[in-house]
This record gives sequence, C-alpha cells and structure tokens, in this order.
Amino acid sequence: MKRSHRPAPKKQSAKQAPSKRAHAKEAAPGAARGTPLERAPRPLREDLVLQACLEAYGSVRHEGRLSDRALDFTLRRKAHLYSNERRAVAERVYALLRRQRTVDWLLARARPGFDRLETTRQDVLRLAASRILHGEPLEAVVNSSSLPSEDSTSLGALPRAAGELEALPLAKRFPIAASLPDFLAVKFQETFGEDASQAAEAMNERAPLTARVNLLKGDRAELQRRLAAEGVESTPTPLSPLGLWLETRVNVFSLQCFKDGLLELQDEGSQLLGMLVDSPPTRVVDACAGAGGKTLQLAAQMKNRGDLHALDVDEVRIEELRKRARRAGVHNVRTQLIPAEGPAADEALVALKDKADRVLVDAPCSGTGTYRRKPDGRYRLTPEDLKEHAARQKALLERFSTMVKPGGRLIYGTCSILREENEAVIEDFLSRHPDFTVRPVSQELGPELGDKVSRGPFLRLAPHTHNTDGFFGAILVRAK
Ligand SMILES: C[S@@+](CC[C@H](N)C(=O)[O-])C[C@H]1O[C@@H](n2cnc3c(N)ncnc32)[C@H](O)[C@@H]1O
Repeated sequence: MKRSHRPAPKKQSAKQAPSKRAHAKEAAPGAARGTPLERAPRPLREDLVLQACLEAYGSVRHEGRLSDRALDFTLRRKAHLYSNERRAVAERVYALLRRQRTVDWLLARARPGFDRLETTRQDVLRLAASRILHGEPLEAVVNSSSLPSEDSTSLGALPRAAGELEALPLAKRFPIAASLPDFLAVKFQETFGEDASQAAEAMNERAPLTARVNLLKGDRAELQRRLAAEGVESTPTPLSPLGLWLETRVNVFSLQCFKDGLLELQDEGSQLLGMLVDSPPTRVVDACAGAGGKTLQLAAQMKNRGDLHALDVDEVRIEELRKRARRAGVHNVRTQLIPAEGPAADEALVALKDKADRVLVDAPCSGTGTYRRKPDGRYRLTPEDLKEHAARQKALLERFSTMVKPGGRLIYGTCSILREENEAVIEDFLSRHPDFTVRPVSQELGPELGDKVSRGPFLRLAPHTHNTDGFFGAILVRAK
C-alpha cells in the first residue's frame, strides 16, 4: 500500500534525484548528535522512541508549535536517546506531519470510532499508520507500537481504506491524498495543472541535504576533498555550480569544514535565487536578509569587496547573520536592524535612496515551496494569511525599490509556489513603475541553465521539476 495513490514520476531533464542517503536528516537540530561518522546502529528502544514521538508530534498538532522547534525541544530533553533513536523520532514525526490528513482519513475508515478515541491513543495510531503508509511491515509496526488489540487489528484494515481513497474522483481524492487543506489543494491545481499530484507528492518527500561552498575559502572540488577527509561523500548539485548534496548521514554542524566556514547549508533553489544578484563589487542591499543565507552567498559573489547592506526587522536573525559572517570570513557586510513599517521604516532607508546597484528583496512569504522541510506549514496557513502576505510583499517591494539607483536592479524572490505572491506582485509593481522592466533570468544565468530553471522571464523552481524547494525569482531593471 506504500504510496498507492502516487502517479508514476514524470521524467524531467533538470531533475536528478540524489541517492536516498542524500536526504537531509529531518532537520531537528537535536536530531543528530555525536560524531560525524555513523556508528553501528543499535536496535531502537521502541517505547522511548514512541514517547518522544508523541511529545513532539503532540506539541505540533495540539499546541501549535513549529515542527523544528518542537523536535528540538523534545530531543534536547531526551539526552538518553541514541543518535539512531533521535533520528527515528525526527523521521517518524516529519513523515506523519507530511501525511497527516491522509492518515486521519484512512484511520477514520479503518478504525471505527477513531474520532472519539482519547487524543494520545489517536496519536499512537496515527504514528503507526504513518509508518505503514511509508512502507514499514505491518507486523513490525504492530509489535513496536504498544497498541490495544482492537487498534492493532484496525491497522490491518488500512489497505482497504486506501482502496476507498483510490476510488474517489480526483477532485475529492487529491486534497486527501496530497494531505493538503482544501484551499491549498485548489491553489496547487491552479499552479501546476495536471502535474498537481506529482508536485504535491514531491513536496511530501524529504529534501536532500544540500551545502553551498563558500567561495571565499575554496572551490567546490576542494570542499568535496575536505568533506571526504571527514568521511562525508558528496555529489555536485546538477543546477547550482555552488552546491553539493551531502551523501553521508551527518551532523553537519560538528564537521571541521563547517566550523572553518567552508560551507553553509542552503537549498539549491535558494542558491539559484542568490545567483540572480550578479553582485558587482559596489553597493548591494539584501533588504530581507534574515539570518543571512543569501547575504553570505552575495558576499562571496562580491569577493568580499564593495558594500553589502544586510537589513532585517528581526534582531535575533541579524545577530545570527553576524555570527555566520564571522565564521565565513565575510568582511563587507553592514547589518542594520530596521522598523517593520510606517514612516520610521521609510526613514531608515533614506541614506540609501537611489544609491544601490542591486537590491534583493527575499520577501517573507507563505513558504508553500518549503513543505519538504516544514511540512506543518500547510496546516497553519489560511486564505487570509495569503492575502496578508501578498499585500506585505507589494508594500516591501515598493519601499525597497526606492534604494535602486538609475540603471540598477531590483531582484525579488520568494519560497512560495503561488502566483499571487510571485508573478502577481511583479505585475502590480510594474503597473505603477514604468521605469522598471523585467530582465529575463536566462540573461543572468546563461541560456543553458536559464532554460532549465525559468518559466517565461522568471525563476520558477519546484521539487517535482528540479528537486529543489519551490522558489520564484524576478529581476527588474530601473531605467538610467
Ligand atoms: C524569506 S526570509 C529571508 C531569508 C534570508 N534572505 C535567507 O536567505 O536566509 C524573509 C525575512 O524578511 C524579514 N522581514 C519581514 N518583514 C520585513 C520588513 N518589513 N522589512 C525587512 N525585512 C522584513 C523577516 O524577518 C525574514 O527574516
């Protein structure tokens, strides 16, 4: 019954699936402790793993915590768990979050009275059903799940329930099989048309563990050698010339390569978005710099020269950016904490008005492109949130565009797959700013790479077509 509702994958030239081992250890910071090299695995102490899964999953589902924080919090308090047990906790919780709606639907049919069971008992069943759905043998799951007999028996009815799901007409089946809220399922269908199922399935896979080489400290081949010396195999990413898929299960933060600033963890799609900023060594503004994922890339592209202004409204992220910049050997960044809105926000940018050669607006968004890493995001998002995101994106583009000098460029990006946060924001901006025009991304990336990663003049990436997170990018040029 494993993924019985999944369509056959479509061949995509730009997609080269990394080996299964290249997947990111489900990204709870506490999920990987110990040495980078894997020790011989011990048998899991299933009761302890289940307990930790219940705690972490329960705090996401019932208390509304973010999945990465919930796992981090749980695993930090469970120092007695071995690394393979920590990994199992992270994997099982993420797997269930990805398939939550499907699992609930199946259990409502396989276990009479499921809805009326006490919450923890429901969650134990959900975790067990999710493991079966992800291919674990029924018997092994039953033996390790501490279930009352009527619950164990009901797991045997899951294939029948899966058959009922298969038999539904597409419009009813898709949101349940893709485990998406109804309104998002409609958005996926609007965005991807007949590829919607494939897009949603790929969004429900684990993401590869991807690093970006820090060109200030060496090239990609050199980084591969350094990683190999630490026992980590890697493969160059097919699209970004800066990326490596790490093939060995590893706690990256414990690697000497990482401590020496030779690499950063960064999705390949995010690297491609960063590459849209051609970064001449003059004045570049990263207007929504966050913790500096792209700022560090831009600094390296600028060869540590010129002025790179990193702005954000979040002090904690800016502080993290400073730390990362020190590790990466970045010297050309000036960080600036700015107010979120109102006249004070406009005031904070006056000194840079009409001065920047490049302004990157990596806007806050719905994150609908990142469900491989943050599967719970879909259950939080509402249609009202989407409207707010779009309104804020338009306002930020408007505000930050004032810093672009004549002849300079404004680069807009999101990790959303939705038109209203992407093309529609650009159209809105251009309708009010005839002095800006679109520069096709293939002109920046070259025709070969540009062809693979663009739709029309824009960067358009998605897991099912590129094996990256979903990203959008646009380059706008201000007339001289
Ligand atoms: C998509 S994240 C940026 C990610 C970052 N560029 C990176 O590559 O790691 C969006 C950022 O926009 C910031 N932000 C939200 N509202 C903002 C505003 N009004 N002005 C500037 N930054 C804002 C958020 O704090 C967040 O760090």
